[in-house]
Amino acid sequence: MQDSVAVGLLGVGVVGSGVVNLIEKHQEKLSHQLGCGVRVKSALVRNPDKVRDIGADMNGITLTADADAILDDPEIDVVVEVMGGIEEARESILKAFASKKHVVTANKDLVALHGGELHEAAEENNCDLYYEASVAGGIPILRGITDGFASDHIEQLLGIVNGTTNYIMTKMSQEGLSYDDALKQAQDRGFAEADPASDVEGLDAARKMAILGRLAFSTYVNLEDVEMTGIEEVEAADLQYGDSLGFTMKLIGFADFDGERVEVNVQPALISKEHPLADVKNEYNAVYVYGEAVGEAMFYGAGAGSMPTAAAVMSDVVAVIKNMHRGVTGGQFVEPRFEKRLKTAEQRFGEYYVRFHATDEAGVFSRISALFNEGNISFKQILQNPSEESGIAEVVVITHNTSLQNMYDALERLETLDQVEAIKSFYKVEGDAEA
Ligand SMILES: NC(=O)C1=CN([C@@H]2O[C@H](COP(=O)(O)OP(=O)(O)OC[C@H]3O[C@@H](n4cnc5c(N)ncnc54)[C@H](OP(=O)(O)O)[C@@H]3O)[C@@H](O)[C@H]2O)C=CC1
Ligand SMILES: N[C@@H](CC=O)C(=O)O
Repeated sequence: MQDSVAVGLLGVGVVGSGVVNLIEKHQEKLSHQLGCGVRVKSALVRNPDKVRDIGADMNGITLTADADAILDDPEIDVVVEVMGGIEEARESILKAFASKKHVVTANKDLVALHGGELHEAAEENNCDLYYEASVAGGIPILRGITDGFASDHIEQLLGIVNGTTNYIMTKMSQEGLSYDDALKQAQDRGFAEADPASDVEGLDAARKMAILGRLAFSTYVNLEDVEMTGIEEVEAADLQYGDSLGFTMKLIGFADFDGERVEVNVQPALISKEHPLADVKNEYNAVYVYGEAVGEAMFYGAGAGSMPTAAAVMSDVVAVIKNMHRGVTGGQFVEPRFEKRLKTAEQRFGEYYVRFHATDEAGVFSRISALFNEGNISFKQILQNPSEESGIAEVVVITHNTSLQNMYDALERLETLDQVEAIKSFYKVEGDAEA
C-alpha cells in the first residue's frame, strides 16, 4: 500500500481551498481510516503567481496553469475537478480517465449535461467517478439516495437545492433587504456561481434536480427535461399574500415518478409554513424524500460555501481511495432501468395560487368561481382586497388539487372575462397551510 495517495486539484478557489484545508486538518483521521495519507501534489489555476491563502508554504502544493502537468503526472491517482465551467472541465476529466485516474467533481453543470458520457468513459477505463458535492453542497444526498434508499422506491423529491436564491429570498422577506443587496451578500460569501444568472434563473437548481431525478428514479433525466422558472419575477405582493395565507415562497425543485412517468421542474412555489421545508433559511438546502418504505425523510444542511462543499468532495475522495485499496471501481451511477417518459400537463397535479385584478362589482366573483368550476376547480382559500379608489379588487385564490392542464384552461377562460383586468401571478402550492 502507498504511504500516501497523491491528489491533483483542478482549481483551488472557494471549494478547492476548502479541500486543501480539510486534508491538512484531518490528515491523522484520514490516515487512520484509509491506512495511508492523502496529499495534494499540484493544483491547476489560471494565475499561479496570485498570492493565495492555502496554508503554510502553500502546503507544498505546486501551482500550475497547465492541466497536463496534473493529468499526465503518473504519481497522481485522483483528480479533483473544482474549476467549474463545462468544456475545459469535460476535456480534462476525459483525459484523466484516459490516463487511468479516478475523478471527483463538484461540477453540476457538467454532470447534468454530460453525466452519461463521463460515466461511460469512467467505466471503459475502470475508473471511479463521484460527484456528491454537485447537489446540495455539504449534504450527503446522493449517497442517501443511492445507498440509503437502495431497496426503497422513491416516489417524490421536493428540494431547496440552490443556496443563493434561498439566501436572497430569506433576506428579502425577513430582513427587508433589496434583491440587489441580498445577491451581493450571497456573492461575497462565495455561494453564488461565477455568473449568478444561473442561480437566479433556476438553471443551477435545474441541473441539480436532473442529477437527483436520474439517481432517484433510475431513468435518464436530461437537463432539457427540467422545466424551470427563476426568482426574478417574484413580487413582494405574493410574498405578503402568501404569508397572510400561511405560506412561504421558496424556489422548489420538484421530481415525481409514478412508476411510469416522470416530472422534474424548478419553480418558485408557496410552501405551507407547517412544512419542514418552510424553515430552511439563508444558504441552507434541504431535500424532502417521499419513499414507499421510509415514508417521509428530510436531508438538511449547508448547500454551498467552501468548507461544507469541500467536506462532500472529501467524502468522495475517501470512497475512491477505499475502492483503490479493495481493487474495485464504483461511483455514483445507477444504470437506467426505466425508459424515460415525461408527464404531460394533464398528468401533473397540484394545488395552485392565482392573483388577479378584477372590477369590484356585484356578481363578478360568482362568475369567476363558476368559470373555475367549469373545469372542476374549487377554491380552498380566497382573499379579496378591494380598492375604493380604483374600483379594482386584488383577488387571491388557492385551489384544491387539480391538473395543471385544468389550471391552464381556467386561466385562459379567466383572461377572456371583461371584468378581469390582469392575471398577476400563478404559483404551485405545496402542503396544507394552517386554517
Ligand atoms: N462555491 C460553492 O459553494 C459551490 C461550488 N460548487 C461547484 O464547485 C466548482 C468550483 O466552484 P468554486 O470553488 O466556487 O469556484 P471558484 O471560481 O472559486 O474557483 C475556481 C478555481 O478554478 C481555477 N480555474 C477556473 N477555470 C480555470 C481554467 N480555465 N484554467 C485554470 N484554472 C481555472 C481558478 O483559478 P484562479 O484562482 O487562478 O482564478 C480557481 O482556482 C464549480 O463547478 C461550482 O459549481 C458546488 C457546490 C458549492
Ligand atoms: N451557486 C450554488 C452553489 C452550490 O451549488 C448555490 O447557490 O447553491
